[in-house]
Amino acid sequence: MNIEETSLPGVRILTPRRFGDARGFFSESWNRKRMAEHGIEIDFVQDNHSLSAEPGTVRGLHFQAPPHAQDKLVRCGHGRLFDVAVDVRVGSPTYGAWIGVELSAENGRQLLVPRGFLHGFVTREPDTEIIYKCSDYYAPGTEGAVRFDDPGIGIDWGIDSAAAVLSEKDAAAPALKEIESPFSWDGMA
Ligand SMILES: Cc1cn([C@H]2C[C@H](O)[C@@H](COP(=O)(O)OP(=O)(O)O[C@H]3O[C@H](C)C(=O)[C@H](O)[C@H]3O)O2)c(=O)[nH]c1=O
Repeated sequence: MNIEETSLPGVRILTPRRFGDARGFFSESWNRKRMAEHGIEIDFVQDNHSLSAEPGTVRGLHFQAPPHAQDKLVRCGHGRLFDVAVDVRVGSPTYGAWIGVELSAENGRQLLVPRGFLHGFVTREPDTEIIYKCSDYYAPGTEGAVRFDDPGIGIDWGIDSAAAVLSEKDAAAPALKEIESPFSWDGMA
C-alpha cells in the first residue's frame, strides 16, 4: 500500500498493491488492520457504487452534515474520473481550497476524503463506475450540495461547465458563500 499526502491535510491518495499474473491482478482494496498500521482508523459502514454513462458527468459537490458526516474512500471500478475534495471546515487555513486526483480502473488509486470536505467528480470516459466506502449511513435529511462550478472555489474540471451532465439537484446547487458550513476545523490537520 502506498500512501501519499496532499496539499490538503487529511486528504490522502492510497494505492493498494496489485499482484499481477497471466490472468490479470489481485488487490486488497481495503484492509482495516493494514490501514490502522498507517494511522488510518475508520469504521466504514456503507459501500456506494454508481455508474455514469456519459463522459463529462459531474456528481457533487456533496456532503452529509454532522452527526451523519461521512469519511469516504473513493476508487474507480471501471473507466476514469477526476475526483475532487474541497475543504469546508470553518476556521481551516485551507478553507475553500480544493484538490483533484485522476482515479481509474487502470491506476487503482483511491482518494481518502475526510468528513468536513465536499466530494464530487467528473467522468472522463463512458460507463465510468465509482465505488466508495462511507463511515456513516445515508441520511437524506442531512445532505448538502455546493455548485460544482462555483467561481469562489475555482475547480478546474477539464470540461466546459455548460456541457456537464448534471442531476437537477446539482444544477440548482448554491455557491459555497451562500451556505453555512456545518463543519468546524479542530485545529489539528
Ligand atoms: C448518496 C445516496 C443516494 N441514495 C439514493 C437517493 C437517490 O434516489 C439516488 C441517487 O442519489 P444522488 O442523486 O444523491 O446520487 P449522487 O448524485 O451520485 O450523490 C452522491 O454523489 C457524491 C459524489 C457523493 O459523494 C455522495 O455519496 C452522494 O451525494 O440514490 C441512496 O439510496 N443512498 C445513498 O447513500
